[in-house]
Amino acid sequence: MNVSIVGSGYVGTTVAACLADLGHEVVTVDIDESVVDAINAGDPAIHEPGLDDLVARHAGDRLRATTDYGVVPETDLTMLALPTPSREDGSIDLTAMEAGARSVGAALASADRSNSPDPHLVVTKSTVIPTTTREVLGPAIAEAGLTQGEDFLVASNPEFQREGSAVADFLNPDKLVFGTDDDRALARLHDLYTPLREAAETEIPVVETGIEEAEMIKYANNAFLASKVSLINDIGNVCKEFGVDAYEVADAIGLDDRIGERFLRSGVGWGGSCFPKDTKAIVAASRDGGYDPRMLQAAIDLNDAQPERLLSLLDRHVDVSGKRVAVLGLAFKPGTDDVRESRAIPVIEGLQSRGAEVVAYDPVATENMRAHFPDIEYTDSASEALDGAHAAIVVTDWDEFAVLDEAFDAMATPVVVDGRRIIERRAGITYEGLTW
Ligand SMILES: NC(=O)c1ccc[n+]([C@@H]2O[C@H](COP(=O)([O-])OP(=O)(O)OC[C@H]3O[C@@H](n4cnc5c(N)ncnc54)[C@H](O)[C@@H]3O)[C@@H](O)[C@H]2O)c1
Ligand SMILES: O=c1ccn([C@@H]2O[C@H](COP(=O)(O)OP(=O)(O)O[C@H]3O[C@H](CO)[C@@H](O)[C@H](O)[C@H]3O)[C@@H](O)[C@H]2O)c(=O)[nH]1
Repeated sequence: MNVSIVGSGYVGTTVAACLADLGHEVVTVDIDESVVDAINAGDPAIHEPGLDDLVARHAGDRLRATTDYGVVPETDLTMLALPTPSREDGSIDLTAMEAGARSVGAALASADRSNSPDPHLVVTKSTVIPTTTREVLGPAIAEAGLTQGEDFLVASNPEFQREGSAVADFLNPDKLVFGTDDDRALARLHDLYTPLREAAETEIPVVETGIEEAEMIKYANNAFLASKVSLINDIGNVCKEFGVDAYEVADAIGLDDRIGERFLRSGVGWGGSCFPKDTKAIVAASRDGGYDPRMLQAAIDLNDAQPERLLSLLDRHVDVSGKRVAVLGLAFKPGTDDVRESRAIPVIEGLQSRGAEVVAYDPVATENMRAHFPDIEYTDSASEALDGAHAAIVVTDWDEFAVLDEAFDAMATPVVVDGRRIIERRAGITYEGLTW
């Protein structure tokens, strides 16, 4: 199939490269010239395991990038993979989605589609509040003089990939969700994913559902996972009060398959481009409709409080005012250079408000964090950050931190406060785990 993907960020680029690898002809459209140039040069601008290889293999052949929406009508299907950030009040900001939808509509309206047997299909890949696709994006596409249902169709096909394993997740999803009430749209979504389903090692369940249900499934998925982590963090904080190791507790309760062993790693909380904004957006939308989702709000509140709880453990051991404190890990999780809503941000802010001199290290996310904190010191290794520090705070569970050992001996005072249970306790280190 010929596929166009509007928005070439973390999702758009991954989906485009994977679909090209599966044999489709894919073109991505982005307003950012540097993103387009990077893809065409075979070197994507984002750090995602396996993505470089796929883009290098297919760029200039089955994978192209452009700033020109004029390519849209030449394709069988367009995916919108545009950002849906939070507004100040937590609600979803649809500015980019509406702009993209309008541009798609204008491109479709100005093309001669007399030879195209079916209406063009526009698929929402981005995470949007239920009713957005049908009631906001459809009308935005139609503004160019088109009729939804006749000149174009809309559908929802939410994405569940995680950063740090996006390629593997896209190629081996635990489900595909096709939200549409139009048989032509449904058939085209099946065509799009047939190569993926044929290549997969196991049978991939396909959920055929309505557009709004598909939109809501995405929020429910993220809300549930974020709340699961907040709940284990709550339990972990209780464990810490009793001197109980929350990881032993989690391992045991995870054996109950009604609970499940995954997403039970307690610590400094969830960050990233999705959980924080999606939980806030669905809470805001629900309140707008008159229902206050109290469990979700509690999950958010607990997550917001966890970095300060980590710092309060540090306060027990060191007054950091005027002292060098190492922050190990800046990415919101290992395997990515993304620092959006990383827990490192409130941790660094908290250290600065205590008057600490922050020295930070991350294997890949330093440049992205510089935009938030241009004035702190960044080092090229964890050992350099630890050298002479009065305390170390671990924020991201990068594997390389697990093998740090002698580096702690170069600290001025070897106080280690671990937000991710990645450092081994040992003699000679004053160690505090957040929930263990
Ligand atoms: N990041 C993830 O792992 C992930 C996973 C699942 C779902 N999602 C959802 O997917 C959507 C996209 O997320 P992302 O992380 O890929 O975003 P991103 O910010 O990484 O990328 C968005 C891209 O869209 C481009 N863009 C903005 N306005 C444009 C316009 N009018 N026309 C063309 N291009 C435009 C930007 O230049 C950027 O390259 C969001 O709704 C997000 O919630 C993200
Ligand atoms: O047991 C756990 C698991 C995760 N986290 C934290 O939770 C955050 C999110 O992690 P993860 O879900 O692995 O990464 P994301 O890339 O944010 O992926 C989530 O958000 C995406 C965007 O919507 C969805 O597509 C994915 O399915 C969903 O897992 C990170 O800060 C993790 O450190 C924990 O603290 N403990």
